[in-house]
Amino acid sequence: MQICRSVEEVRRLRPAMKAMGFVPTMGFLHEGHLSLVRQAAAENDTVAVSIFVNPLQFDSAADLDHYPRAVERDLALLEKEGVDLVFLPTAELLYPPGFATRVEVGGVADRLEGPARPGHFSGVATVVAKLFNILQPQQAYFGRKDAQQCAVISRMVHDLNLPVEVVTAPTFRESDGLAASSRNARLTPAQRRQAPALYQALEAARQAFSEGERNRARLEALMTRTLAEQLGENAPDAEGRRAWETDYATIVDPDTFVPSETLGEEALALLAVRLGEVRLIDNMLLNSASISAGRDSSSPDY
Ligand SMILES: Nc1ncnc2c1ncn2[C@@H]1O[C@H](COP(=O)(O)OP(=O)(O)OP(=O)(O)O)[C@@H](O)[C@H]1O
Ligand SMILES: CC(C)(CO)[C@@H](O)C(=O)[O-]
Ligand code: BAL
Repeated sequence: MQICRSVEEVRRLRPAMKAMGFVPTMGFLHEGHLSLVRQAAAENDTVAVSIFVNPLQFDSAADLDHYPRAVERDLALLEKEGVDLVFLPTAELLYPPGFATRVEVGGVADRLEGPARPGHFSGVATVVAKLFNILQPQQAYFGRKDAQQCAVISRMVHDLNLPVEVVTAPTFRESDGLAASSRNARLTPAQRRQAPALYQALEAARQAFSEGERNRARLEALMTRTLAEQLGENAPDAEGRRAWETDYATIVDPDTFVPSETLGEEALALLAVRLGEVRLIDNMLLNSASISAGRDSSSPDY
């Protein structure tokens, strides 16, 4: 496994590597990331992974500071997966003094996570465009846990004619339904026990949708109610902070991320919930064929 810390090293090695599947990550790898790596390996001659906690996409200094990191452990996991190349840039390498360019995606990036995390999608699009240019993969893999990110990257690739195919992969879930996420490591044991509430709320919406419910307000209310039931008591603490807050619990059109007035045969349920200082997101595709089964990556999630 080649570990590259400079653009020059990648440029030197890349010509000898055949069709490449690329998995961009922020590290602290879990089974969700590894499922993307395995899919990339199955579908390409070579696999590259980047590990970079991208400061440009964090709107909160505390979130950036507390983002979990474990590079040596990550490298051992990737070695075991047979990854060919790992790109490990620093912020100084990708954003040297004088760096002044941003990729701004409109439309889908202006909704939900866009206003909730100002500058986030611009930071994601900018770093992903740079990583694509450096690694020049044929295919790039993104997890549908970050459904809106998948849509933003696909928009950018299409709009800028970038020569890469975006592949989206199902959400890997823990056995209790919680979507694997690096930020889960920051949950207290009590919050970790509560966290499957997101999955249960999505599952409630999927069940109702599969039974014919097409009223958006009722589906959203069902998710909100399920969250409250599962997360329980929400009295403010001495500092006035609540134990949990729902940022959004909504149903949108899966292509545009606009809340659909009338729901057809397919819709996307999305949640963002704060448990203490940790903000979790999750989503589930609702369609008329959806059945209430499966918590693993084989379930028909978005
Ligand atoms: N549970 C999961 N299943 C499938 N893909 C995932 C999962 N979690 C993350 N990914 C994907 O892995 C890639 C890298 O994500 P990232 O390094 O931000 O991890 P993360 O677990 O999403 O961390 P966090 O959400 O805490 O930032 C993204 O494409 C992301 O969608
Ligand atoms: C795609 C990505 C690696 C860009 O920093 C990040 O947003 C992530 O890990 O999902
Ligand atoms: N997994 C999405 C990257 C982020 O939350 O910043």
